[in-house]
Amino acid sequence: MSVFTTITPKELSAWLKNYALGELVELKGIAAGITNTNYAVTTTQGKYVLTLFETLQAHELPFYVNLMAHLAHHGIACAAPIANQRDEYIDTLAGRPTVIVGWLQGEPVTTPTTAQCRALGAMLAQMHRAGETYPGRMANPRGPVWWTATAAELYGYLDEAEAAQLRNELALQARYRFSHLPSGVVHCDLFRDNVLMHGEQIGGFIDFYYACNDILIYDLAITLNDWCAQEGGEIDAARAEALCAGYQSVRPFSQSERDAWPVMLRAAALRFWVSRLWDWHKPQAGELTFRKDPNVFQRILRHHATRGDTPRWL
Ligand SMILES: Nc1ncnc2c1ncn2[C@@H]1O[C@H](COP(=O)(O)OP(=O)(O)O)[C@@H](O)[C@H]1O
Ligand SMILES: N[C@@H](CCOP(=O)(O)O)C(=O)O
Repeated sequence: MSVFTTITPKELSAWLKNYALGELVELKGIAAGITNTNYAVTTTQGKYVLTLFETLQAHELPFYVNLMAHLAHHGIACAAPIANQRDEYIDTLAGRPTVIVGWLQGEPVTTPTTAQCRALGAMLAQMHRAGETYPGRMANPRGPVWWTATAAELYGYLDEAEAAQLRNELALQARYRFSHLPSGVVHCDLFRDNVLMHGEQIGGFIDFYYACNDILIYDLAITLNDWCAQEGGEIDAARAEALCAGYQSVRPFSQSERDAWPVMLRAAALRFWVSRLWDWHKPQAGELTFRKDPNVFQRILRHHATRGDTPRWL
């Protein structure tokens, strides 16, 4: 359940006077999500999502919130923040930094179709294009420095085979430098639960709180590993081809990107294998029920490793 901070209709009605959104009609907690408190808010003017941030502080939010506003302004399907009467996107409610965004149509899908993958690829590439004019900068907090340091603390919890695989993947990544590849603003967590699908259309991207500046095709690799993987870690070729074709219909890969692609798919899987191993073996207090299975990414990595260096699905 994801209402950690309770808001009453009376409190919200008073707070909404800071906005030009009409009068409150309905306030409903949203059960999905694991980090923040989310409410569906209906007013006499429309429907919105109210997010009260439970861990991020107000001073940490501008990069993400301004990015969402920038992308929405450029036609990208994503949650668009709404400014208050002081022309600020970030306000305070119940002592929490709070943002209200427009309601997006659609729901996350579990088993995407190829048409949905194609639409997703195209929207992701459009997002990368639109990000070119975004002035904010954010280093990736989950990059190679992080995964190397985190892995070092995990070996004691792993069996021999896992430890050997992890060492091998880290050594592989350490042999490559990707600073020559096109980089820009990336979502970096575009899993199925962070995309609302409205039939075959993208309802919108949500949850931009891992967004940062990094290599563009790394973002596509993260997306592919979640949207196209099957139970055993094999990648569904039809979905992967559709995703990559959609992406390349807007932003074709350069030769350097094609060359880097197989290793990038492994980097993207490694990042989430390490974060899930960490959450599994060293959960924070209160997070026990939200642990996600790290083995999914171990299997995906194994699958990529057996497929060698040929660029696939492009
Ligand atoms: N702009 C939006 N429009 C419609 N539904 C949304 C929107 N933003 C979030 N949601 C709903 O709220 C849920 C939780 O949002 P999410 O950002 O994943 O929360 P958390 O930050 O807690 O992980 C989503 O699964 C989705 O159903
Ligand atoms: N999509 C990731 C989880 C990243 O978000 P977090 O807030 O749960 O750390 C995954 O599925 O591992």
